[in-house]
Amino acid sequence: MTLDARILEQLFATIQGRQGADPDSSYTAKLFAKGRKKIAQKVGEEGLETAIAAVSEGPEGICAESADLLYHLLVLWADAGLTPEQVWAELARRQGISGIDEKNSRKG
Ligand SMILES: N=c1c2ncn([C@@H]3O[C@H](COP(=O)(O)OP(=O)(O)OP(=O)(O)O)[C@@H](O)[C@H]3O)c2ncn1[C@@H]1O[C@H](COP(=O)(O)O)[C@@H](O)[C@H]1O
Repeated sequence: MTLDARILEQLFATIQGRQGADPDSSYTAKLFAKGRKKIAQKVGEEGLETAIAAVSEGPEGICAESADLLYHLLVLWADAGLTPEQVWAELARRQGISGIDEKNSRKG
C-alpha cells in the first residue's frame, strides 16, 4: 500500500464495506448501527480534540487526532451517501478562488 492521499479512498472503501456488518466485530459497523447522531457526535468530539491538540500538543499529537477526525468524517460521508470524489470536486471547484474574495462576495 502506498502512503499517500489514496489511503483516504482505501479507508473509505473499507468503511463502506462495514455498512450492515456485525456491530460486535467492527467499530465502524457499531457507529453505523448507532446512527447519524452518534456519528455526528464523534465528528464533533474528534474535531474538538484536534483543536485541543493544536494548542497543547506537538505534531505527533495533532497527527493522531487528525487521523481520528478524518476516519470519523469518512464514516459520516458514507452514512450520508456522499463519496470522497464529491468532496474532492468541491475542493477542486474552489481552487483559485481566494477565501477573502469568497467571504466578501457573501457580504452582498
Ligand atoms: N482508522 C480507524 C480508526 N480511527 C479511530 N478509530 C476508533 O475510533 C474510536 C475513537 O476513540 P474514542 O476513545 O473516542 O472511542 P470510544 O470511546 O471507544 O467511542 P464511543 O464510546 O464514544 O463511541 C476508537 O475506538 C478507535 O479505535 C478507528 N477505527 C477504525 N479505523 C479504520 O477502520 C478500519 C475498520 O475498523 P473496524 O470497523 O473496527 O473493523 C480499521 O482497520 C482502520 O483502518
